[in-house]
Amino acid sequence: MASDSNTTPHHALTACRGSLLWVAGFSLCLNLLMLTPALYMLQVYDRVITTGSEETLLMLTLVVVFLFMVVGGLEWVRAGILVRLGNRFDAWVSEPLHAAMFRRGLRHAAGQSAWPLDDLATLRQGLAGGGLLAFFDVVWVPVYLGLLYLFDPWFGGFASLAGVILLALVVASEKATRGLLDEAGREQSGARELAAGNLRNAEALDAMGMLSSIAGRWLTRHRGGLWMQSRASDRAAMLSSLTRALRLLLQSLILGLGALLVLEERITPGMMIAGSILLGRVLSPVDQLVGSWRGIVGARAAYRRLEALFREQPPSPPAMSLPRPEGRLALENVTAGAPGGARPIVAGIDLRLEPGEQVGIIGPSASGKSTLARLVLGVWPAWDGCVRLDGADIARWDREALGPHLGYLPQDVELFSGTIGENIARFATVDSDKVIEAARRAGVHEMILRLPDGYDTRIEASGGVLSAGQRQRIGLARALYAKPALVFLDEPNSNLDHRGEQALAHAMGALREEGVTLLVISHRTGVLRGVDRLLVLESGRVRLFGPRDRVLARMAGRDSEAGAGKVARRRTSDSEAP
Ligand SMILES: Nc1ncnc2c1ncn2[C@@H]1O[C@H](COP(=O)(O)OP(=O)(O)OP(=O)(O)O)[C@@H](O)[C@H]1O
Repeated sequence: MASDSNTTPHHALTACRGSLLWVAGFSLCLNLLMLTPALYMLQVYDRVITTGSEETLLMLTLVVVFLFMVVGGLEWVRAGILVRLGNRFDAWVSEPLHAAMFRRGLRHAAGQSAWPLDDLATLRQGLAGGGLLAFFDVVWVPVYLGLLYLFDPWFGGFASLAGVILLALVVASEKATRGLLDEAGREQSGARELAAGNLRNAEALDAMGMLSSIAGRWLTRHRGGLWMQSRASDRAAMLSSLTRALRLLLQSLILGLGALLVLEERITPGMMIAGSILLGRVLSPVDQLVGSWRGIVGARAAYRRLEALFREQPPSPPAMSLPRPEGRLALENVTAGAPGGARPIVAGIDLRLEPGEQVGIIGPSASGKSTLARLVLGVWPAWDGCVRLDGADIARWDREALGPHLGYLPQDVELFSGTIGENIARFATVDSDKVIEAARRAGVHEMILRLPDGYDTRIEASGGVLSAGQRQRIGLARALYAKPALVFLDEPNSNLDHRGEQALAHAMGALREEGVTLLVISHRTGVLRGVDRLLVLESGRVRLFGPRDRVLARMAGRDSEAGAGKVARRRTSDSEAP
């Protein structure tokens, strides 16, 4: 069972058609066997009672007992196939779905939610549940109807009418609940995301006494979703009770109709009883459909959402496999913004870095420094121009193959659930030597050894046992793991103490010796002491770029000019003052 990145739910269903055919086959046998009670009644009333033969009754009863044992066995096997069908479907879809979710998260700031996994669970349950069986059973309704018509056209007509009425109720149920259920689903998943965000920021909320007001926002959405869900459930329950009562009534009425036909000598008493049983078989799939309608509608909506997700986030075309880069970086007149965004964040960026060069990036807040990092690392695509690593367009590299050659320390360091060793090794197979080497280069080895379980200390996604500075230093070790060719550090010293800063300066020195290209964003000048060149960004454009000292001198000159300008303006205004 191999899923590839192109496997959509539709493809997975097609791949599972073998199992679906088996379920259809079992359903065929079961539906044929379900004629047993009707045939038994027919024989008992019309043969046993009229002849008084006890042996016939015994034989018929033994046959019926055997057939019902077969029914039990077939139902059991069919249920097992359905469970495996759900699992098979999941196995096909889960991996490409996880990748599509990821692509969505990268491309849309608002797309970082795990609803597709909920949808996958809904769909899997829909496949393994009774809703699917109802569809297989519905196919057999015409056979039962045909038999009823053979008994007597009045019988067949009555059963057809009953089927149509119940079907109309199913349609009404669908219409009455679909909109509400969709809306309820959206509200509830919104409420879940809100709660997850609140939990992530629990300390800040508690510290600033924001818990009750933020809980109020969550409650409004949660209750809104619940209210819509309840309204949909009320309507569905009303229609489903009506359907059940109607079905029982119709089964009694057909006995009355049968009695009338017996009195008119159009059918035998056996046919009268068998007819009632057959009507039950006609109506039961409809009843089943009503019962599982919510699940069916939910599964269908989940299927459509997942198909849309795969359509919106197609896998990237297979990329070139290139040799290990040396770290030559070129940004050729690059303009870019957030994926899906309307306005560019950086524009006309043009710079070239040789392997081993170190560049410091400075600029006011929101000038586009972190955006530049995302571009250089190929996380966000360039809207215009091109980002090249060793001459190759970074967008064309295979992400999995390129990753080990890049080191990235984001501004908000996220560590993942697992051990410190696993985090440094980027969750690939842990190579202890490489992990320790990366930790040493980041100057964090001693600090890790002092932790309760050293490299095996478990951390949770939020960081758990670690302080912000420790997280940042372990993040640096992760960025340096396995000697990448290009490293981008986004404010690597924002949480560091003096020793941490020293370790960082040491790591930068080691990177220079190894010929690793380094870009480092920082608001603090200490870390920029060792860089070769400085790039000053302002409003998404390069204001200054050149050797560090010259840029610093130009900036100092500008500042003093600006300062002198201010003084001159003040003097002028002073002199203009009355
Ligand atoms: N995911 C995003 N979606 C839309 N806009 C974004 C996104 N990330 C950043 N921006 C916008 O891009 C602009 C530049 O942000 P960026 O994070 O690149 O700035 P920065 O120079 O790194 O700022 P800081 O020094 O405060 O970290 C900001 O106006 C920000 O609102």
